[in-house]
Amino acid sequence: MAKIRVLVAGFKGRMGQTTCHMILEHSAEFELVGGFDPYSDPNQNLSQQLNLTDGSEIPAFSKIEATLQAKPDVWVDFTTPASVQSNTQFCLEHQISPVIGTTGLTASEIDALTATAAQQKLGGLVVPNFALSAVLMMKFAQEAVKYFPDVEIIELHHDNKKDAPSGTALRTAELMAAVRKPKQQGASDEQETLTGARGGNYEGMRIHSVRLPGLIAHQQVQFGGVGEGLTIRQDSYDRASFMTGVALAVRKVQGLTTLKVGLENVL
Ligand SMILES: NC(=O)C1=CN([C@@H]2O[C@H](COP(=O)(O)OP(=O)(O)OC[C@H]3O[C@@H](n4cnc5c(N)ncnc54)[C@H](OP(=O)(O)O)[C@@H]3O)[C@@H](O)[C@H]2O)C=CC1
Ligand SMILES: O=C(O)C1=N[C@H](C(=O)O)C[C@H](O)C1
Repeated sequence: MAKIRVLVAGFKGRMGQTTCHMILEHSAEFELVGGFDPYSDPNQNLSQQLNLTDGSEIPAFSKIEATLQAKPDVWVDFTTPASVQSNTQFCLEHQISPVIGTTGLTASEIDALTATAAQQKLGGLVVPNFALSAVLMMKFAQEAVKYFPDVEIIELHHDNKKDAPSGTALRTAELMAAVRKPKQQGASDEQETLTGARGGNYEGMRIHSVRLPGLIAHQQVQFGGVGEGLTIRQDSYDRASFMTGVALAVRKVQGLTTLKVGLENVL
């Protein structure tokens, strides 16, 4: 069977580098055909920039149109919230199946990309979190909120993370809001004496973002009832935790016929 030709956007970043190594480790089924990063060193190919010592000369592209030379089947995106929408649009317009890990796509951007995917008759995946434990945490939280509508999300990440709250926290809130009895939490006359103390407000549920060195990616969904509580906790201790999910998405995305949100669509 032909190998799946994979291009990694954001290849110099934390997730991009981890993904490139994972693709290379799966050489029986995947081929790393290039990397994209507008700020990559124009004098060095991807193999040099990732310090690969296998003698390979995989190209690095700094202009998005140039990536077409690599003829990728699948585009894995770990870039920035500012670039993810246009990168995904580019993939769809050029029949490259997108696997989007980058956070920051708004609901209306996802709707527009879904329409483009339909026009192009191409599927794709937008995955807020590739860790299986995170997928389960979101599923369990959606179940629990039917019985415990009082809930707060505490997400904890490394201190280089650019966006807050995390994409995972927003997706968890969105999934819970779809089944939760509408409710504003806390006392009706509560007042913040320090701005932001009560966190962000997503349809009445509060989201708190912690940023500390030493952390990778963690989330606690904490429910309260009368005289009882339930906490669902998920931890990624290493970026390796995301790679089984990324590999699965790369393997399955070309079989999708529409743009889907969530790894659960290919599990
Ligand atoms: N879905 C999931 O399971 C996960 C998602 N993420 C998400 O992935 C994204 C990346 O995270 P992380 O790797 O930690 O971040 P990094 O900052 O380490 O990496 C992002 C990379 O993208 C590069 N870049 C900037 N602009 C562009 C562009 N226009 N096109 C292509 N590349 C660009 C950056 O280059 P430069 O530094 O030169 O600006 C950088 O090398 C974030 O949105 C994060 O939330 C992270 C972990 C798991
Ligand atoms: O930036 C990160 O690190 C992560 N980003 C994603 C998010 O915002 O949810 C996924 C995971 O939490 C790691």
